[in-house]
Amino acid sequence: MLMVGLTGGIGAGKSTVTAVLKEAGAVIVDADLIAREVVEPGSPGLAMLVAEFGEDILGSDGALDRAALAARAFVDAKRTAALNAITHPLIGERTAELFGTAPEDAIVVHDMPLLVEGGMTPGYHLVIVVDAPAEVRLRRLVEQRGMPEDDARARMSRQATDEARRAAADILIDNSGDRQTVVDLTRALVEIRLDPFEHNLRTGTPVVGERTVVPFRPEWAGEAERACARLRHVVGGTANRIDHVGPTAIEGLDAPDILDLQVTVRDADAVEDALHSLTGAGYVRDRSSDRPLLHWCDPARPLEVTVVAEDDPDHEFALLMADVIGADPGARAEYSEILRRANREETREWERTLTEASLRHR
Ligand SMILES: CC(C)(COP(=O)(O)OP(=O)(O)OC[C@H]1O[C@@H](n2cnc3c(N)ncnc32)[C@H](O)[C@@H]1O)[C@@H](O)C(=O)NCCC(=O)NCCS
Ligand SMILES: Nc1ncnc2c1ncn2[C@@H]1O[C@H](COP(=O)(O)OP(=O)(O)OP(=O)(O)O)[C@@H](O)[C@H]1O
Repeated sequence: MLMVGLTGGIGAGKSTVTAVLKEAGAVIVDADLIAREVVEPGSPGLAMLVAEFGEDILGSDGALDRAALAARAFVDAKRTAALNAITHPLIGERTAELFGTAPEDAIVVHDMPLLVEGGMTPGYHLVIVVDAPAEVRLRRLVEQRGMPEDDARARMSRQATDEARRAAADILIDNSGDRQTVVDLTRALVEIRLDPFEHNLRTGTPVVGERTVVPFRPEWAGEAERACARLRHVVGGTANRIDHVGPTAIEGLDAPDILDLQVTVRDADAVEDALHSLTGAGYVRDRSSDRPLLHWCDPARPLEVTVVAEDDPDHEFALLMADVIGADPGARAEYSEILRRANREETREWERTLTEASLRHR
């Protein structure tokens, strides 16, 4: 099952994107819908809300008056936190139930406004953020959805910043243009990334990146950060540290578009534990390598993950390499050259020799 988290600020266009994903066959888990379900008349959720916010949040029919609750809950951060403390655990339980019923070959899209706020992003194989400038969102909410402007602004101020959401995005869908553009973008996304990713994950097919050198990409750091957070989610406390290492970790260096990540664990037993967790989560072991190396299945993001014990010298070399080469212009140029022409084993040998020599000079 491919688990996709879909988020965006209020009014960004999540429902618009979700509708296209649903049409393409994805299973949608809609957080706003679940939020309604858990406070239906007669539910414990509704009783807790009344105890916290008063009888005035009920309509004459005994159901939740949503506008009345919104007017009380979004006035300040403390009131919003009280609303979240009641609703979010109930929403979480129901969400887990729904994920549990999805078929193994499904692409499950969790449409969730507060994904970044809740620190949940590493739990998904991919995070899609639908993005549009705050003023555009505000205009759409007021003009097309008839939402009072004050209410829309109050909710925005209770949500993550645009920068925080963008930093969490593996895929950023720009919805500042017309509707057709976002529909086309979403359809293309299913075809080129979601469908093949789901297939690879289900069939254990690794994505092995091209070793051709490409110009340095500033996005590598953020992509590696998200990949490390995902690995951490899988291996938990088994890892002492997880680092972005290798050529793409060197600022400004042209390199093959493959992120090297190193999971450092205590000892040989922990290496086995980590490998077990990683393969269970869909990382694919590369048996052609002499060390514990795994590949990921995202067609658009080749990763090479090594698992090392902290007393293994390779662990320290990998950590030092970026500093040693990054600080020495001669070594950088030589490294670029090596990456362009040498095979992987030769490159590793060169990295090791250089790092060892630098260590001796300290
Ligand atoms: C306060 C309520 C009753 C207002 O209902 P209303 O029908 O006006 O809005 P609806 O639920 O459709 O939400 C619309 C949008 O408001 C924003 N929003 C809703 N709740 C929150 C919140 N707690 N914090 C920040 N933004 C929120 C989201 O962008 C959401 O997509 C309702 O939003 C609610 O119960 N919120 C608490 C549950 C929650 O956090 N839901 C959001 C995702 S889990
Ligand atoms: N590209 C677009 N051009 C014009 N209007 C749009 C576009 N995308 C979405 N809208 C409209 O803007 C409003 C907000 O979009 P939508 O409901 O998809 O956002 P959302 O992120 O799901 O909102 P919420 O945070 O409330 O769940 C809707 O009325 C929708 O029809």
